[in-house]
Amino acid sequence: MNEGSEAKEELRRGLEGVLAAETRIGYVNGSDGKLFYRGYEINSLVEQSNYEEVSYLLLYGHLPKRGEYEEYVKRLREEMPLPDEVLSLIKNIGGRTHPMSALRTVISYLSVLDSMESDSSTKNQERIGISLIARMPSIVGAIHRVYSGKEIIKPDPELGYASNFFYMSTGARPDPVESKIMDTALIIHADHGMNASTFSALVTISTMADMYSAITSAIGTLKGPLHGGANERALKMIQSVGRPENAEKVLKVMTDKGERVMGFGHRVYKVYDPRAKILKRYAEYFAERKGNETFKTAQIIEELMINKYGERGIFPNVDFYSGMIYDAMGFRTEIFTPIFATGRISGWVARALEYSTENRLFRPKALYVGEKGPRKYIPIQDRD
Ligand SMILES: CC(=O)SCCNC(=O)CCNC(=O)[C@H](O)C(C)(C)COP(=O)(O)OP(=O)(O)OC[C@H]1O[C@@H](n2cnc3c(N)ncnc32)[C@H](O)[C@@H]1OP(=O)(O)O
Ligand SMILES: O=C([O-])CC(=O)C(=O)O
Repeated sequence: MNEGSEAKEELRRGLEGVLAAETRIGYVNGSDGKLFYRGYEINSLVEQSNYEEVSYLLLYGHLPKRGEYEEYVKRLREEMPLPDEVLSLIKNIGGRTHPMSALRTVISYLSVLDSMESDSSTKNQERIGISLIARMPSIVGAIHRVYSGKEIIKPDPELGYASNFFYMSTGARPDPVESKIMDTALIIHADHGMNASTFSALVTISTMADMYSAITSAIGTLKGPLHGGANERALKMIQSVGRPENAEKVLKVMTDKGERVMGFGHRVYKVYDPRAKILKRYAEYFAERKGNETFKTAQIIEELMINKYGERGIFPNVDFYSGMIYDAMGFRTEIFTPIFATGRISGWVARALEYSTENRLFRPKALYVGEKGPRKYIPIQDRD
């Protein structure tokens, strides 16, 4: 039985394969393992662009001309510093909760400081969206510092978006390679079709709620281990395997128990995730430089998983190698998913704005499989 209708309709668990909106922002080709933003393939953006430009591209549909670029970067730079109330909130939260919960709380709190919060005009939603894009690195950086028992660092106006994020998080200015890797990580996380957190943002914006609420919903959704939360768990899993020669035995125990191996599998990609390919190269770079065994262990896990599940379309996803890179650059494990959110903020905002211009309330139906009724109401004193 369906809500509102008895008609036989197909139930699509997890909305798998359901087309829920039109978009011009990005395209995931799951069978060939390719990802495009506004028609540009991700590899070409990683090689030639930077996060600020990609953010503009996602929002406005074209690569910015010099003047547009400079204006956008100036706006981000001006909005990057955090109000004192926000810094106090981050300090008050301290290390008491997971950084993703802290991030969700801080984004929600920003609305308290904005008297225009509830104006749902496109212009105002865009204003809020850009201010959130600008502030994300400062917020996540500050959360990382406080969570690690360190002083918060203010943004350096001389640094670009990714380098500033690295600096505010780790306390060190990145070398050119670290800066490139940070920028790449943010670019490849910036957008990804109708993923769960983006969908969550769209559901919220479709009610004509404000951009703060949409991004708060998205962050709450990204946190889960089946989505962005897998990056933290993937590295923990690799570390718990330890030496490469342990991998086979540990994986067998996990898969025999039916446990999911974090960082593998994807609803859309049935081949190697193109983002994981890019990240794997950087993980290897750090492994060669720092000489640790984690990368070797990860490679063995990848090999074993592909041998076992490759035919079923299960390959490493973006969350498998990212943690290793963040770890090598000095980020704590608990901040890996907030780093994902720092990249994804541009995609969330762009897609929420796009959806709201041709808005239709999201409201699917559930197939009712409960008691048919009508049941007779029994007063509490007569129930046994
Ligand atoms: C940024 C991102 O969000 S990328 C995804 C990050 N998440 C993870 O890495 C968590 C681990 N991966 C998974 O749980 C899944 O692959 C998902 C949820 C990401 C996508 O999977 P879905 O398309 O929904 O497939 P579903 O969950 O139905 O799994 C299909 C089958 O593959 C198996 N499978 C899928 N992923 C894995 C995995 N990582 N390890 C072991 N088995 C897996 C399932 O057990 C299931 O097997 P069954 O048919 O025998 O029951
Ligand atoms: O597309 C998805 O379902 C998950 C994903 O890879 C992402 O959000 O980056």
